[in-house]
Amino acid sequence: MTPAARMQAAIDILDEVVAAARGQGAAADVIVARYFSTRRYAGSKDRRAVRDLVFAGIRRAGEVPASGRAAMIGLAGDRPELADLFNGAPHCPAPIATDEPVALAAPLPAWLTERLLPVIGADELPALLERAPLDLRANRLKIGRADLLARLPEAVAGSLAPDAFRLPEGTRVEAMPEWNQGLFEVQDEGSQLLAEAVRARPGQMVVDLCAGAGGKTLALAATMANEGRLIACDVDRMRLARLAPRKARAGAEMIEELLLDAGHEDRALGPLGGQADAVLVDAPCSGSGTWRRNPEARWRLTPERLARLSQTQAHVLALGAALVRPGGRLVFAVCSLLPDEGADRIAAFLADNPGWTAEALSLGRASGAGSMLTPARDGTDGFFVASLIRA
Ligand SMILES: C[S@@+](CC[C@H](N)C(=O)[O-])C[C@H]1O[C@@H](n2cnc3c(N)ncnc32)[C@H](O)[C@@H]1O
Repeated sequence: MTPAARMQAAIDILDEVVAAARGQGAAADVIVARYFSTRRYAGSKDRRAVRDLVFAGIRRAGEVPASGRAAMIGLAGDRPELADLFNGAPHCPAPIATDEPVALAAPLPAWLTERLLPVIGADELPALLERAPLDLRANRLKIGRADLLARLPEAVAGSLAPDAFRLPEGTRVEAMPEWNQGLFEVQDEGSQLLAEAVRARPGQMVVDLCAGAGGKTLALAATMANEGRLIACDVDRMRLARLAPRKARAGAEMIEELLLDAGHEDRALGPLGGQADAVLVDAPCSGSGTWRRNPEARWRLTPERLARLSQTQAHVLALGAALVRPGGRLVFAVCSLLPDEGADRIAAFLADNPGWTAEALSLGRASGAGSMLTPARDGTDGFFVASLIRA
């Protein structure tokens, strides 16, 4: 493909990404993969170049652009060499007219900037969209970090979480024998810190209420040395089913899966009421802390969707609280920096539940009764986490 044909491909893909963002359709990654699955003539260099253009266009436009072309014309304004590609040749973009719509450059949609600025500085916004590093967690159940790093010359130890390390971007992790042997997991260092915040110990009874495919459950099993009871719950059968092969690979046999019936979670959770030493509620959220992985997600979020998520968060927080024994710990986490989903949620919980107190956490910086990690300051995805102790 010529550079101009790659630009046209990026415009076509972005048109689909924009339509998907408006209609809650597929993620940009999926759209890119689908586009190339029917265009076998495109080589790996073409695919990489087109993908880079698509994601540069997505990252640059804070608001949903009028079209893929408007996004790319905006990008060409910043990078003049791209403007020459609008040359009108066959299968290439038409020359740019003076009165065409141009996407404005901004990190985020205005309404989200307004909600975030009370909690993070404007200087931190661009990092929300920068490419995420490849962070991993040594699986203590099988190997210590130092021994694993001795086998991986390109790995660099993380500075925040005890088992964290980083590999060069683009490393094909799943082709590595160490991955197949379950010696490590791919996991953001911030996620690792959240699992550490649960302070799960061998022999305890711990519930991971919103376990999904078990990323944090596996980290909890490692801190518990596979001893005690660790129950991974979720209402999503497909996600929870993905935990079984992961736990087998990691050697985390202690994990029990418990599928919940949405709206009737009490049926399965009832017998566990008031018994857990610790409960992790890794609640469904906007994912605003992970926009660096899927930057078009910021175009999809609406105030209405955020309000619905806040309700779900209140619901799962109440479910989790009911499981904690007196003196036990409830850790609430979201991969979001929006106060609606973090500090405000916990303030509301503490106001409604006088028998609970927030415990200080030694990570990130304070945010209301909890703590916050950000890509700019901590090099992690963005997270809010609070640790609550039941009287
Ligand atoms: C942020 S994700 C969890 C990610 C997971 N903990 C990890 O580390 O990979 C939130 C999960 O909450 C689940 N969820 C939503 N409503 C729930 C409910 N009422 N009870 C339990 N889980 C729920 C979703 O299905 C989703 O898997």
